[in-house]
Amino acid sequence: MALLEVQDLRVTYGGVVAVDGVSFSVEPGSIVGLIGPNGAGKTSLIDALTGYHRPSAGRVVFAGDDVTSVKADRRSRLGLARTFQSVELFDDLTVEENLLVAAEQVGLLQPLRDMFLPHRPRGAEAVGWATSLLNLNSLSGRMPTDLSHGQRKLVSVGRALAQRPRLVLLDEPAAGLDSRESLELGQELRNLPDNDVSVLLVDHDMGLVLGVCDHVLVLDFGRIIAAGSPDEIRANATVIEAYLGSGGSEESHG
Ligand SMILES: Nc1ncnc2c1ncn2[C@@H]1O[C@H](COP(=O)(O)OP(=O)(O)OP(=O)(O)O)[C@@H](O)[C@H]1O
Repeated sequence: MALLEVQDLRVTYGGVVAVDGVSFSVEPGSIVGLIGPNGAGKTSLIDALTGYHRPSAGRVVFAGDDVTSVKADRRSRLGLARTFQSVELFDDLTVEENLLVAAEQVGLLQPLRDMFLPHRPRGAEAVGWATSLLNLNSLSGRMPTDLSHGQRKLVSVGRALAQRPRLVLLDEPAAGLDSRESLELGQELRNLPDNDVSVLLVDHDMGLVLGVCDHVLVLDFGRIIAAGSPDEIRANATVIEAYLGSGGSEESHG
C-alpha cells in the first residue's frame, strides 16, 4: 500500500487554478521529488496535502486513511510533517529547544515551561533521533541567529523530523544553499528512508532532486507533465523543453 495516495487533486484560489487534476503516490521508504518552474503549483500542492489549503476536488489518502478534510495539526500527528519555504525558527531558543518545541507539538508556552522539567523522554528522544539523523549535534546548543543559512535550513528539516513523521514534505529546502551545502543536505536526506521516513522533496535544485530521489514528478501550470526515475526525467523531451530549457538548471514562467 502506498504511504501517500493523491487522487485527481485540484486547488484553486478564486478563478486561479493552481493545481489541476494531479495524481501520484509515494511508496513507503522512498524519496519522491517534485520539480517545476515558479508558479507551477508546487507549494499549493504541498498546502493541500498537509491541510493548509482545502482542495476544491480530489482526495488525499495517507497510510490508508482519507485525510482530505482532516485539519493540518491532526495530519501532522498522523505522521505527515512539512517544512516551509521561509525558515522560521525561534531565535531566542537554542537549536535543541527549537526541535523540542516541534517534538512536543503543542502550543509554545507549554513546551517552554516543560523545558525546565528534567524528565521528558518522548520529546527528548525524538529530538535526539532527529539531531543524530541530520548530524546536528554540534549545533544543538547554538542560537539560530549564529547559524549560516544552510545550517538554519537543516534545523528547519530537523524540526519537521522531531515530530517523528512517516512522511516529510520539504518545501524548497535547498533554496539559498550553495552547491556544497546542497550536496550535504542531499546526503542527510538519503538517510531518511532507512529510518522509516519517506520524503516528498520540492525544490528548484535539479542537482539535488535528480541526485537523491527515487522517483521524480514534473509539474507545469498545475499539471504533471512527466514522471519517472531521475534518468527518465533527464532524458524526457517534454521536460527538457518545458523546464530545463537550453541547459539551465532552473527556468521560470517569468
Ligand atoms: N493565495 C493565493 N491567491 C491567489 N493565487 C495564488 C495564491 N497562491 C498561489 N497562487 C497562484 O497559484 C499558482 C501556483 O502558485 P504556487 O505558489 O503554488 O507555485 P510554486 O510552484 O510553488 O511557485 P514557486 O516555485 O515560485 O514557489 C500561481 O499562479 C500563483 O500565482
